[in-house]
Amino acid sequence: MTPHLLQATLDVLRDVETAARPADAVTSAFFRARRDLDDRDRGAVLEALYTMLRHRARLGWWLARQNSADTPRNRLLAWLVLGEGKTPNQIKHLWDGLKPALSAAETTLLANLSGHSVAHPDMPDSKRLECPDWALAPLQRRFGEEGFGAEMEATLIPPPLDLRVNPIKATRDAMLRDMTGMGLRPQPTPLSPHGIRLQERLSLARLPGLKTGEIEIQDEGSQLVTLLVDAKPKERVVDFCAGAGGKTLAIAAQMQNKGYVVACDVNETRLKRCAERLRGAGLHNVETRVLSSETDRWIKRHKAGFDRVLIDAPCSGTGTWRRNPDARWRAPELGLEGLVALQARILASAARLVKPGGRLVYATCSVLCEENEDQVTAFLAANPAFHLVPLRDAAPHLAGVTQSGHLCLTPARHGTDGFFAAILQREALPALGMVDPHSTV
Ligand SMILES: C[S@@+](CC[C@H](N)C(=O)[O-])C[C@H]1O[C@@H](n2cnc3c(N)ncnc32)[C@H](O)[C@@H]1O
Repeated sequence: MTPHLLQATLDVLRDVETAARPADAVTSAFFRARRDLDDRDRGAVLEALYTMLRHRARLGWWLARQNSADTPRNRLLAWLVLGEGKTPNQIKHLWDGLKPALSAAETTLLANLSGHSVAHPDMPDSKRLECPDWALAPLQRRFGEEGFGAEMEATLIPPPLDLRVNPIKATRDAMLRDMTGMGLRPQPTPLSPHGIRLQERLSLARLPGLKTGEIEIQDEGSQLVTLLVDAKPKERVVDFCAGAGGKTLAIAAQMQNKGYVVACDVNETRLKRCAERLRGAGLHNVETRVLSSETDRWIKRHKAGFDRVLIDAPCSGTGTWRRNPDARWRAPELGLEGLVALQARILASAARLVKPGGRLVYATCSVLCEENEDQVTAFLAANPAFHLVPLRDAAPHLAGVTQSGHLCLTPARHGTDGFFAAILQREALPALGMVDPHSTV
């Protein structure tokens, strides 16, 4: 890495640290302002940034041991020694010309760290596995002692790039051929029939079909959730927490651009982005609707009006940590308890939209029981008109993938982001004219 790129890495690391936004949003803004960096430079800076984000707790542990402040600058210095194995002299050379120059304290830090690597036997598991305090107990509850280590380690491995082919505009075979023709090594995803997996790191601008709406970036786990909605062409569907439309696009395409989808969210900016993406994907069976809250009056006016309702609930995002390594260090704003309460309110309210015989799919990109199984159990106890449709009945091809009645994906077990989905069906009304022979009425 050249001094110029080292400086850029430090600058972007500082931006990520100070912004209250996800790292991918911060890096996009950073590179828009840094036209001097070409594609290759950007790749190198991103690689270094994300590697350091994946080692944040471990680097912090080393800095605390040296009584050094856990700042982006110290973290970068520590990474160069512990992660890249550079000697203090090599780093001094690399730093030459960068401002401010290395201080005496920094030179001592480099000397003290020299000869060590990132791992250390005294490091507690929570640091070694990069687990934030707020999530430690719920994750151990979810995975048990052994599974916890394996799952946390899986969140530290950079994930492949998963894509979903838009069947309105392309076929998976044609896209696989195009990508192979470009010298890439695309693989069909093992579980989703629309997915393509790329292991290569590449600039997204190089990907055929992304700008033209033939493909979308979407983790295979997310694709499977949309398939569980099982929306048919003439049906009426609500995507209750549609956000920027990742799942709306897949559902609307599954419906072959027919039927009627309402994409709702309380966030207007995200819904605008959803509308733009729908246009780009050639989909016109969707209406977007901004809700004032999960109990917006629109819900009462449309109660029992939909065949399918998807709730892709706001959640802790613990399933996405391998993709967003910075996310684990932002505890849920509402706290886990507050988040669980919000999810319960959304479930109770959105369930009213489901018509008799229709289905509600409750999904999160969390792996925590509190947000998933516990939430569904509480909902079913309070709503006897709904029952769980076991995964083996709804999607027999996925039954071997996950042992429970729900879809429950994790990075270590399935090679996807962590996702949960439960299918809840509302009882159908008794057919007209059906008389109970035992009734005395
Ligand atoms: C997991 S994200 C949705 C991601 C989106 N479905 C996708 O696949 O791209 C959860 C969404 O829930 C929305 N949300 C938060 N609180 C809500 C509420 N009270 N009612 C409806 N949506 C809400 C957030 O704005 C956010 O867009």
